[in-house]
Amino acid sequence: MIQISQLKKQYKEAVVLNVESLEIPKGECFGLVGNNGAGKTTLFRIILDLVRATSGQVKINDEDVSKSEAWKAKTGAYLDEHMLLAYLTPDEYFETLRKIYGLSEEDLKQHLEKFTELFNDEVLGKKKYIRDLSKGNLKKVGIAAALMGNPDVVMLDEPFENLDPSSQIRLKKLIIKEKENSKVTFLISSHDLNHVTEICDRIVLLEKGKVIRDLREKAEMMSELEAYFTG
Ligand SMILES: Nc1ncnc2c1ncn2[C@@H]1O[C@H](COP(=O)(O)OP(=O)(O)OP(=O)(O)O)[C@@H](O)[C@H]1O
Repeated sequence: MIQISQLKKQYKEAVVLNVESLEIPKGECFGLVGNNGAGKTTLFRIILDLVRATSGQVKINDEDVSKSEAWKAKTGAYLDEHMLLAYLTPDEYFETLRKIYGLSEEDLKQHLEKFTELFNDEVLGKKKYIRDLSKGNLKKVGIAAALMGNPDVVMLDEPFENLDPSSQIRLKKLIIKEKENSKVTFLISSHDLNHVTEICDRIVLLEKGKVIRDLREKAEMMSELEAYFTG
């Protein structure tokens, strides 16, 4: 599904990402962890062709993301609030996306119903602009938008950050359900080791731009990560 090879990103002398090879198969829930500045967001931004790599390539479904457009229709992402249209209400924003994705009103209704618990009656029908939402509610809008249009791949940068504990639990349930029902390939970066190990099938640990662990065994994930982060 996603193939990363010889990927390097350099700002002047500083190499901030250096990933030799990484394969993310279809349907995998791929977790990305690492300390501040490890390169998680840079990797996500390169995968989405928001930042150009210094060298190397990323392929989604065998297409180089920097050379083709087809992957975009099947890729959803929420990295930060710059991806939203702040001058719209959430309802207007979802309606705009509905038209872009060519979904019916019923499709949109069904999609948003999945988020009823997570939205907790604070997002839809409030006539409040996105720019005025709390950080947690902004994140909920972004995540719901990223999952619209039946994407094959969904990338979420720190999805649990700014969510209250109930919302974190609801989001976990939602991701697990979506993964099971739709076979979405999730790429999730997080500083929350508990959440990310609970929902992900695999955790990659970045340090100074390099992959230093690639953990696939649920039993060893938490202990390996705890040892690394406390050490
Ligand atoms: N435009 C830029 N110019 C120079 N350096 C940059 C630029 N963008 C990112 N960097 C550097 O690249 C490195 C990786 O940053 P990145 O944001 O990818 O890390 P991160 O793992 O997402 O960190 P965090 O956990 O703090 O969000 C950092 O040292 C950062 O300062």
